[in-house]
Amino acid sequence: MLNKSPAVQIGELTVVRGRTTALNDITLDVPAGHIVGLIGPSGCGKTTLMRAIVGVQRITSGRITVLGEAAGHRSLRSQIGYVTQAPSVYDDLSVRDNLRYFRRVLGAPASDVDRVIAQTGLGPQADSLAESLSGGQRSRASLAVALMGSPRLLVLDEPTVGLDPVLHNDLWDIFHRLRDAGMSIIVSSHVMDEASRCDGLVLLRDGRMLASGSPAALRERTGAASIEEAFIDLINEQSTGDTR
Ligand SMILES: Nc1ncnc2c1ncn2[C@@H]1O[C@H](COP(=O)(O)OP(=O)(O)OP(=O)(O)O)[C@@H](O)[C@H]1O
Repeated sequence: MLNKSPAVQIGELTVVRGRTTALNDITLDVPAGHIVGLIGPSGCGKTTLMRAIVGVQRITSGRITVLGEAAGHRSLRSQIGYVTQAPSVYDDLSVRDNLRYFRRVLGAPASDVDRVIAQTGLGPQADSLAESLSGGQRSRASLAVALMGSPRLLVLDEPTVGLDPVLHNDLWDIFHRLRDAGMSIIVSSHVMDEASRCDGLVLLRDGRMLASGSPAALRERTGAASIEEAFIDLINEQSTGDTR
């Protein structure tokens, strides 16, 4: 683990979108084989940071290296699985037919269809139309598409939004299994209780990185009992610093 180079290295990244500085001077490493959570309120820049890592966001300045290549390099296309907040499966196709379609588009092996169905526990729904899936099953179907071709890095934009606690748990079990199999995962959330399930956290606010580190280290640094409290302490720390 110690000799592994980081999955993602970001240096002094700034992204201006319209009149907003969506990301302001972000520097961070995402260790390989970890789940790193991007945590912060709506509009803090989580999606913009994920888009920049995936290589679909024009950046204003700074550097992003993903799996040893500059973000957006064509060799990365097959190595990154990206799940956006928008639905990514066709309602009028079954789960299996969706996966057959995407595996052709992505040039993945035919055996990937069964593999990703098993990895996401979608066996019982494999022949159901996507339109009949529940919210949790739909999230797993989007994840299944992203797992086609065995990517080394998964980028998941708020994958658990709207899911009840049981489905939420199921999805996190899948993320942990994928991580244990060696995958690097970046996952965004504005729900603090997800934070404790991550190996590393990046706390964002108004496009700035407030802090990063393991959940335990962040709690320790602030002396807070929960990540939510630590986040509030860090915001207060920053505000005090700003007015000094
Ligand atoms: N297409 C766009 N044009 C201009 N500004 C944008 C655009 N998309 C996002 N922004 C702005 O960039 C900032 C960061 O947005 P971003 O979508 O990255 O936040 P987020 O943390 O992912 O929010 P959410 O949790 O609501 O998805 C916000 O102030 C937003 O208004």
